[in-house]
Amino acid sequence: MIWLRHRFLFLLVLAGSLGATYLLWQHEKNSVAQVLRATLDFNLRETSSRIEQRLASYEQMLRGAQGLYAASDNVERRDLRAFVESLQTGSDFPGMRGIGVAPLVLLKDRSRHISELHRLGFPDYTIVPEGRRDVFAPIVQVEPTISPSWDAMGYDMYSDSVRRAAMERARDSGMAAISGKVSVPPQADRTPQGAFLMYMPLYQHDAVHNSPSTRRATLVGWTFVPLLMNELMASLYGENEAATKFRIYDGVGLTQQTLMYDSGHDDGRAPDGQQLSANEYIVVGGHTWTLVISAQDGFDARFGRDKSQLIAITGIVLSLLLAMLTWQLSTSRERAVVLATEMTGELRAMAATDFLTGLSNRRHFMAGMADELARLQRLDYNGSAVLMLDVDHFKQINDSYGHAVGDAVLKHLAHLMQGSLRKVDLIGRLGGEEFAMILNGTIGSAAQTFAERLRQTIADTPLMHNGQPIPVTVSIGITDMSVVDANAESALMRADEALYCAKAGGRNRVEAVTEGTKKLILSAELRPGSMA
Ligand SMILES: Nc1nc2c(ncn2[C@@H]2O[C@H](COP(=O)(O)OP(=O)(O)OP(=O)(O)O)[C@@H](O)[C@H]2O)c(=O)[nH]1
Repeated sequence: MIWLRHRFLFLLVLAGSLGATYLLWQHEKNSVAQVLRATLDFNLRETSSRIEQRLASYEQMLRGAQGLYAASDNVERRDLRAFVESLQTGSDFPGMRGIGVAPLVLLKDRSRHISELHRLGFPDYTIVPEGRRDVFAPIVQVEPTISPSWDAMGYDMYSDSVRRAAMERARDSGMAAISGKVSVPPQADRTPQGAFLMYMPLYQHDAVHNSPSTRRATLVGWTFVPLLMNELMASLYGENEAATKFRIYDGVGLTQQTLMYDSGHDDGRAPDGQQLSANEYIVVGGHTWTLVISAQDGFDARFGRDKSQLIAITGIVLSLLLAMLTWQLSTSRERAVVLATEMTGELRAMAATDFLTGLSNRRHFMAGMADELARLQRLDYNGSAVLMLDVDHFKQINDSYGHAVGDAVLKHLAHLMQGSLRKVDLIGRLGGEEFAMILNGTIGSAAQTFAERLRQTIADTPLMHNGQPIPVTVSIGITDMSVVDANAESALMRADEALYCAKAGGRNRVEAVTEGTKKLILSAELRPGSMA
């Protein structure tokens, strides 16, 4: 039950600290995810803000061109060229393919328009694509002329629905308008990395155009800039490019057809929801783009300070240590009780044992003798014999061989005596070279025979010391202890009297005395003339 309680406490502490570790680990994971999310959002906002600023600068440029045409009703080709040259478009306007002009040409004015261009030095000029339409918006000039292969002269932008939508938006609003994804130049195949145009409407010189209807009535054409998304974005993209993938879609549909720009840094991770990404819609020139940023390999390591693994390992180790410490503390009381019990047992044994021979000491022997007498009195048995045994001339042994050998003799005798007794018998060392025994349930001649055999065994078994035998003899006094004895001491005194007789009788002998008659019974070794 106690150990169950300890185990429960151990498991409780372990589970509690592991639970706390899990919460910390989870919290760290969430914190890192929040930091990564915030970093990604920040990158996205910053990029979209840069795009808006860049497009605003193009819009500003077109406003300048618009102003050029508003200032005069007779702007010549060289005027636009001079204007564009004065802008010094270069690295400041990346992605731009020049500034162009497209007049509004009605069907009835088409021939006159073509003749005019022929007269201005473009003999091959015509409006493409061919076909009968009510309104045309052919490109008549792009400055600076960048490439002869880009033969956009005469291309009717009004014939393309994507361009036309932006042009009409610009016309009606009087503001800059951006087209959807187109090909630049117009004859090129549509490429996955798109291009777009920004239009600014041109109205009649000095005309009022403060409403959609007046704007439509006074429109004379458009000035525009074709823009390549790749080049535009290359100049905008920040330093986090390598760790993120950036895409721009035309409109809100995220398809390959609407993809305008792709940064191309793709680590191959599928957009399976595990990939961290963020979207933002921006409205530029009245047109919506969807910006998508997604984290790539290395983004976590670059921007996250993920200590969750360290927390997990440290937490588990500390949890185990704490649980083990709890176990140690909770079981220490039980272990102390066990230790105390063992020590008490040892002390008890020491208190009852003679340290030299390992036999019972006097006090313990006398207690055993008293118990035996009480048992006799209770059960009314015949009795038990009490023997007292003393080493003969032990002083001489000590004096001859030394005290250590004397001790060895005492141990030797204790061993011989123990070997002769039954388990039910008692033996003890009363002190010095004096021993006592109780032969349980054995009295009279049987006890005397035992004593005589013991005396003989001792006399026949010398202690071997350094290869030499040390002969040892003992004298034994014997008496019967019975219910008539008032106490154990009286029986022991009788045995002592018998021992005295054995000593006085010459030693190495057994003398017996019985209660009542006080008659001494001589041993087999009794010489003629002794007490009878
Ligand atoms: N080595 C050793 N000697 C002990 C011990 N206890 C008592 N003695 C010695 O035992 C001797 C007993 O001597 P005595 O009382 O004269 O008896 P004895 O020499 O045996 O002579 P008798 O008993 O008359 O035969 C003394 O010299 C004690 O010092 C012990 O534990 N070890």
